[in-house]
Amino acid sequence: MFFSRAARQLTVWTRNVLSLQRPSVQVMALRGIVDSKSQRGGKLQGKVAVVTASTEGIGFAAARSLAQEGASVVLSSRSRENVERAVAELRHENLSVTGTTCHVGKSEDRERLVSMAVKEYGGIDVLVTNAAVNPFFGNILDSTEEVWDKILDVNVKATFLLTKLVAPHMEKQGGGSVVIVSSIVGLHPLQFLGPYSVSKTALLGLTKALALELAPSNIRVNCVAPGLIKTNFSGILWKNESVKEECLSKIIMKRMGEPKEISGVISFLCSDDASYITGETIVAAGGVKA
Ligand SMILES: NC(=O)c1ccc[n+]([C@@H]2O[C@H](COP(=O)([O-])OP(=O)(O)OC[C@H]3O[C@@H](n4cnc5c(N)ncnc54)[C@H](O)[C@@H]3O)[C@@H](O)[C@H]2O)c1
Repeated sequence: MFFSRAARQLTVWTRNVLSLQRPSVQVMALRGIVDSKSQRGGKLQGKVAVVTASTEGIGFAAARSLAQEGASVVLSSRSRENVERAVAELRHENLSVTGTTCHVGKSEDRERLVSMAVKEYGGIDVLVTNAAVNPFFGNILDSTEEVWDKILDVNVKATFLLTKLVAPHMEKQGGGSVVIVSSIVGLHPLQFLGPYSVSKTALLGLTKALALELAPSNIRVNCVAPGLIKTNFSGILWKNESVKEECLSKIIMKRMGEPKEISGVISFLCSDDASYITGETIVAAGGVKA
């Protein structure tokens, strides 16, 4: 096991040093243009992370945080153009990232994502399942079977199937960490977001069920439940002033969160600082009023 981990780290190191797109960290440090965190080596140095839906919003912030902590990160989203833009932006910050397209509901896409991480970086230590859809806003009794199928397929089933695909790779190298992105509405369903809220509640249960089964393989599974975070996805809740005011009235801190306020929680859960935490959900929602 020691040798396979050492070989993986050597692969990642060699890839970084030989990369023609960016100078090595050592060269950057000599030029004095590497931030102090990179020079120190972060909490995820030598780790390999896969993040779904990571070209914008919380997923992009998570990819950046994990990479800033020293991980090599595989980004993904459904759009090739978005993947290329996000990868270029993070490489410009001298972070170790690559990317591929991945519609999490398609098995061939999930397999491509996992095999890219293994081929490029030699294994997988961290999985962040972040992709989600919400095609419906209205009374739950008006939602159709089609809506439920889509929401459960992408938000819940794909999360499970991707974790199932990644777990053997984590096992092979002695363990890993999975972080599932749920939502505050999984704990407190929001009116007009019924099916989406229920899918996020299912993820709280999935976290516990997976944690139980994967603990013997030294794989921790945790969940983060963000509150109202300023992204395109949540636009329906903050682009209209009166809807925004109504949402803020339920938040103790009286403001929306930023994606990086969630990505910090995600990197913490992935790191050894959280080595005794599994099956838990961390709520990061600015304080929910009773
Ligand atoms: N923004 C918020 O207020 C908030 C609050 C709680 C939870 N969340 C959760 O955070 C996560 C990220 O959302 P965000 O707010 O950063 O918005 P976002 O729009 O950046 O992220 C959602 C992403 O999921 C992607 N996606 C949708 N279907 C997909 C599929 N089949 N395959 C791959 N990608 C797919 C979208 O392209 C989009 O990029 C989601 O799971 C969301 O439910 C967001």
